[in-house]
Amino acid sequence: MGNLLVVNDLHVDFLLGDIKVKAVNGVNLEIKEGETLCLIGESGSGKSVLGLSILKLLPSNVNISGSILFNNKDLLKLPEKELRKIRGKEIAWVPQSPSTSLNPVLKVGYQVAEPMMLHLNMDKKSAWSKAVNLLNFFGIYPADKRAEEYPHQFSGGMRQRALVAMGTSTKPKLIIADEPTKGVDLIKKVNVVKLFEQIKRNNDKLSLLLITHDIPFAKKLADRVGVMYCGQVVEVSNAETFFDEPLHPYSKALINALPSRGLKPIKGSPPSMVNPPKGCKFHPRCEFATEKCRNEEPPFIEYNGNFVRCHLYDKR
Ligand SMILES: Nc1ncnc2c1ncn2[C@@H]1O[C@H](COP(=O)(O)OP(=O)(O)OP(=O)(O)O)[C@@H](O)[C@H]1O
Ligand code: NI
Repeated sequence: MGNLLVVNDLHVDFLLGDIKVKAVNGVNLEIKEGETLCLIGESGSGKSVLGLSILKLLPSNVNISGSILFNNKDLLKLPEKELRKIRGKEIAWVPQSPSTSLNPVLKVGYQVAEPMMLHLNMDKKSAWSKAVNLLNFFGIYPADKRAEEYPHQFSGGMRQRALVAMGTSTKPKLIIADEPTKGVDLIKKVNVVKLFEQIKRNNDKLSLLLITHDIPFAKKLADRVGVMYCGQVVEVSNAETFFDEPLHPYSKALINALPSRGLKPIKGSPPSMVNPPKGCKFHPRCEFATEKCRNEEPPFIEYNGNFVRCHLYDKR
């Protein structure tokens, strides 16, 4: 299948007085139609900022450059009016915190119905009945009664499912979910996995970008895995090979830090995004680092159908 989203040399800098935080620092990423791409990496590596850039939901003190092609249209060049037609319709965002993302004073059914009225020109009655169907599809029973309720009457899991119902109501082509398992216990996590499987079953052409710290969760859902380090995507690999044979030394370290792999901590600390290391950003923590890694930024290259930013794989 073709690419739905192509991110090219994306840079996002936060300007804080004289300081420039290079939160996204030269990202290349492609998401194919119908695929689930999980984006993993340590806290502060730029995952959320990358997700938010795709929707241009960033504060005004940022500099963005590069391109983000969605269906061949550069989202960074579209006027706000055009973007608003895409945001919430073709690209849906399922935010990190279900408790603060629903409006406490509006009925849940209305909030699920609203994007359909706004983007699909549906009248109130048909949007409401579609909303009830969606709540039912995502396991909120009895949906007709529950639609009349307010967010505080829902459990955390139900609120998340309501947000997903809302996000999928306009049949988007891409859903971006940020940390969907954050603060969710192990038992309920199974439900979140089921929820995303269900979303895919509802529409197999839909692409998912799941941002997560949670590697076991990524393993359950990913077709491909992207790894972020210090504002860069350092690897994108097929899920079949990634978890057993990750390519990048940082990916290997992440996998070895899993409890099931002996909890070997990654030595050193995450680099500064204000003054990132020269050369490969991972070189100060990498056991394979050479002189070249200390001086030259590695290119993002294809390796056996996967992609990696590491001199070890550069055979030129
Ligand atoms: N509004 C902001 N103003 C200034 N800096 C910001 C802002 N938002 C994010 N940053 C910085 O951008 C960098 C990347 O943050 P981001 O939230 O994308 O990380 P993340 O990988 O999503 O982390 P986590 O896993 O903890 O959610 C961090 O250094 C963060 O401090
Ligand atoms: Ni984040």
